Amino acid sequence: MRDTLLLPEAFLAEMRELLGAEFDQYIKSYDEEWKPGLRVNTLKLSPESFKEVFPWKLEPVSWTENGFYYDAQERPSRHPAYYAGLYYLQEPSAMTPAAMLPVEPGDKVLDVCAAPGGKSTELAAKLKGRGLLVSNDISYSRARALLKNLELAGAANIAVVSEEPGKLAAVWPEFFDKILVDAPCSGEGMFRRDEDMVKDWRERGPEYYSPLQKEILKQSVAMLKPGGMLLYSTCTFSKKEDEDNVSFLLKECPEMELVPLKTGAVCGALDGIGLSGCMRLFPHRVKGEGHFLALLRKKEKGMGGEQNVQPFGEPEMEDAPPEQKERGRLKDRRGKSPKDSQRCSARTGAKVQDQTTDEGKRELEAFLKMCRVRWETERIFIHQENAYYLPEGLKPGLPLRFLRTGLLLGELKKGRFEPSQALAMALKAEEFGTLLDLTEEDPRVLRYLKGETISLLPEESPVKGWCLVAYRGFPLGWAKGNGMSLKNKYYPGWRWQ
Ligand SMILES: C[S@@+](CC[C@H](N)C(=O)[O-])C[C@H]1O[C@@H](n2cnc3c(N)ncnc32)[C@H](O)[C@@H]1O
Repeated sequence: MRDTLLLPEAFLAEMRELLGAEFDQYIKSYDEEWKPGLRVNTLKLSPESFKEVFPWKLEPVSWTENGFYYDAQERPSRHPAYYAGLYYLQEPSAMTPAAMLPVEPGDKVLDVCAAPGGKSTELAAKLKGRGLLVSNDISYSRARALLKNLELAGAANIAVVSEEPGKLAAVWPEFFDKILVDAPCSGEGMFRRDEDMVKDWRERGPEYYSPLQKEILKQSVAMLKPGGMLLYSTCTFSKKEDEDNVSFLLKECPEMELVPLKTGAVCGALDGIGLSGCMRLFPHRVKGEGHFLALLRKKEKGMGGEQNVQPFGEPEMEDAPPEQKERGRLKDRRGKSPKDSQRCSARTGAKVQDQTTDEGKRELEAFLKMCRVRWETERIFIHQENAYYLPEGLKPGLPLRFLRTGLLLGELKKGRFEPSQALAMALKAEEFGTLLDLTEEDPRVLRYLKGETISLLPEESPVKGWCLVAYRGFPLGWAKGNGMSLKNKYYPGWRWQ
């Protein structure tokens, strides 16, 4: 009971009112141990293959197919598999929002409050490399962490932005098929795990967050296509931040309707309090922390009246939206047309189209030819010294603070092309001709991750040029061979410490 003594009286009074007879059970949950979770990155491998390769003591999180509780002594963050982007460490209840938003490959998806990327990495996995994921966070420093996590996960069809949602809405009106608003909140659902959240609550509680959340929600609705879906989530219990905001939105935006979430989809979940169809997770009822979720749909234009709103939460309810075909004409940041822009192609067989003789671009073209990937010429975009592979449907030159537009292929520097860390992570081992595949028994795997030069063994073939270094068949990064020695090209900012 030690921790509960720290809880603010106003919070306890509100919880007593919300929970009634269950209040004492909720308080008892503070004495119970919580288990950390990891979510397998299905962009890289299936949960079944993961369990085969890693015989760790894992227990499934019942509400996701790829979430597991693990024993803290396994230390999954200190394992080469983590550096290969095979999983994301995530609190189990926090796995629900991305699981409940019915994203389909090809969708245009926006994660409005995305850093550090717990939900965005799963949304990217659900897109399976198709369509577009725009991940935004108003905090630039947090957006940098978000970018790292998306790149580590091998997500290529992304844009990472740091903007206030109103600015996004001005650029992308009614553009997205699916939107996640995992809003900044007073964090009451995390009190059990993180005492600092209690301190923050005393400074900024539900009264502070509720108007901010309303504003983010309104701007997000403006970016949703008719027929599109928006999932609102918080990790707090306050009705002001949860059901009251959903009710506000339904009133303020009559084009929105609630799609009831099936509480049965999460064992122990409760219905919304005073607004049926939402979902609440409490730590005394589920094996995870506190969370709130509500799924909404924007009615199709001309459908002002009642629609048959089917509950969501069972697989057969997920109806796939039509695939997105739109592809913006390629422009560079100065607004030039594709003809003037610097494009090149690899597998498609075409030549660099802007007649440039620049050596770096020729190297880029040659490098891309070495990748067993069907690159689409019109999606390759060069800005200053960087080459990018743009996601479907993303126009360059938009007036937003981007941290990344698509997959960074690499840098064109002093007439040379250097492939990026992100490209290594986005490739599959079999997509690059020269591979050094290591296992945990090989001391070179840690030496590589620490940035050291790698020597090849006598039984290994010498390497000339670029080589993909992998752990158990999953890329870790690049090295450059000069015979039996490999110069380490692992991104210094990601090194094993
Ligand atoms: C609950 S956290 C998001 C966690 C994230 N979805 C994840 O799963 O890793 C809320 C985030 O909202 C961001 N934020 C706060 N105000 C915002 C605003 N007005 N627009 C966009 N993001 C905002 C914060 O910087 C914070 O990173």
